[in-house]
Amino acid sequence: MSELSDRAGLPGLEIRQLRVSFDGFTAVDGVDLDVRPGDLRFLIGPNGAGKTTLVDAVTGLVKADGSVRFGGAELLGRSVHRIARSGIGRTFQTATVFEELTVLQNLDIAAGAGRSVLTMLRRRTGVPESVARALETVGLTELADSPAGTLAHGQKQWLEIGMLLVQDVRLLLLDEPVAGMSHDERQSTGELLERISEERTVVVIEHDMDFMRSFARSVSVLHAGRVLSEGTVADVQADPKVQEVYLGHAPQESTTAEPAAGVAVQEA
Ligand SMILES: Nc1ncnc2c1ncn2[C@@H]1O[C@H](COP(=O)(O)OP(=O)(O)OP(=O)(O)O)[C@@H](O)[C@H]1O
Repeated sequence: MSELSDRAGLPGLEIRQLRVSFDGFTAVDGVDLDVRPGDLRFLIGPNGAGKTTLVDAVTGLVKADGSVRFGGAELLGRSVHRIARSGIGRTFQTATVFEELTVLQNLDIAAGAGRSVLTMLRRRTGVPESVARALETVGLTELADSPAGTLAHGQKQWLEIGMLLVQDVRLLLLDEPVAGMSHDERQSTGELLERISEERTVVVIEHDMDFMRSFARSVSVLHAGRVLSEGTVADVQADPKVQEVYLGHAPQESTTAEPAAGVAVQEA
């Protein structure tokens, strides 16, 4: 089977008229978003644009109106657990691993999340194949027996991504995965996301514009709860609306297709 037809068989994310309000304040204001299977989509936008709230709505953490479909199935109205069982997983800005357990134990617990207690008790000795594969993918095989608490910051994020992989998550929603990482860790994380997105759909919330430029296959820019711009990195960088939001004013004599200086700014 070709790579393309493989991808065609993967479920995509379809968001329609998504709206989230908190006590009368509309944080997500009628968002339409399509993330095709196998995409590596970056969600960018100034602080308070609604990026995290959008992901909270997709994962069932906040109540929302509209429609969120993944692989054709409607997610809105489902519980957090049912949504997770639909193959959707997320990471948060701070890694949530069990620090006192080893890397392997963390992955094994995550792999067992969908198993019954009896199956867990009957578990064979040795490392399950899905866990071995995840260790390999996230580059932690050598550290399998190290306590997660001893890992470097970047490695904890990779472990967390590995925990989603062993659950066979089909849509990964990652909240600022490279925040606080070194240059080398960012590079490794970008390459990891490229590999993962060959078989899964990946959405990354990010403020790091260099990272976005290096690894995004597509970008959506959110502003004040709405999609301001969408397309390739070059498309959104050349969009005067995006430059205005990041710079606070419209670009002067903006006839160039050069990357917008404003999008090089880390934060609005
Ligand atoms: N539980 C809540 N109650 C009230 N307001 C909220 C709540 N969660 C988020 N908001 C507000 O909704 C808006 C969008 O917040 P959100 O965290 O989604 O933005 P963001 O784009 O992820 O920002 P950042 O890049 O700073 O993380 C903000 O104005 C925020 O204050």
